[in-house]
Amino acid sequence: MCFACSPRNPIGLHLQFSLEDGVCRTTFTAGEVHQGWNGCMHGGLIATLLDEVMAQWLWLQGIAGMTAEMTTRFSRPVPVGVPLEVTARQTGGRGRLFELAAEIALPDGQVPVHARAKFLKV
Ligand SMILES: CCCCCCCCCCCCCC(=O)SCCNC(=O)CCNC(=O)[C@H](O)C(C)(C)COP(=O)(O)OP(=O)(O)OC[C@H]1O[C@@H](n2cnc3c(N)ncnc32)[C@H](O)[C@@H]1OP(=O)(O)O
Repeated sequence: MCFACSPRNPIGLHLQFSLEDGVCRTTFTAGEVHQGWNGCMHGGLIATLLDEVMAQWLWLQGIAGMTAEMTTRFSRPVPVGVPLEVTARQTGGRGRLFELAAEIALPDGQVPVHARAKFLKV
């Protein structure tokens, strides 16, 4: 029962994903229960959104991949209570290794956080 995407996980994020033109996409609005400190989303949960959208870029194409490496750049705090657009795309790879990038965009287009990761097909 995936914490990020299972509709049955009672404490999960219940994310839903689409894949179009090589971009995987989801939206999420953090609430008070997702805060790290007042008004700002917890960094671990931000990383969860980014990790999952990249994993789903693979999964929606029938590829089961696990995160082997991930770096996250937290440039600005992510506010709670606003709809976030989370996207991922492929940047490279060879064989079982997939290199992906993901970002979170605010409604005004600012990108407070982005990530790069390597996934291995399992
Ligand atoms: C069983 C479960 C089913 C899962 C379904 C998934 C559904 C989706 C779930 C999504 C959930 C959301 C996502 C999550 O949160 S996934 C949860 C977080 N991630 C994990 O728990 C992963 C833990 N790690 C592992 O299980 C293994 O290490 C994996 C599976 C990743 C690889 O172990 P495996 O034994 O398979 O491979 P290998 O070690 O022989 O390496 C093979 C080759 O790759 C090269 N290499 C390795 N790492 C790196 C690197 N960082 N940069 C560059 N290269 C790298 C390596 O040098 C070698 O190259 P070569 O020597 O052949 O040239």
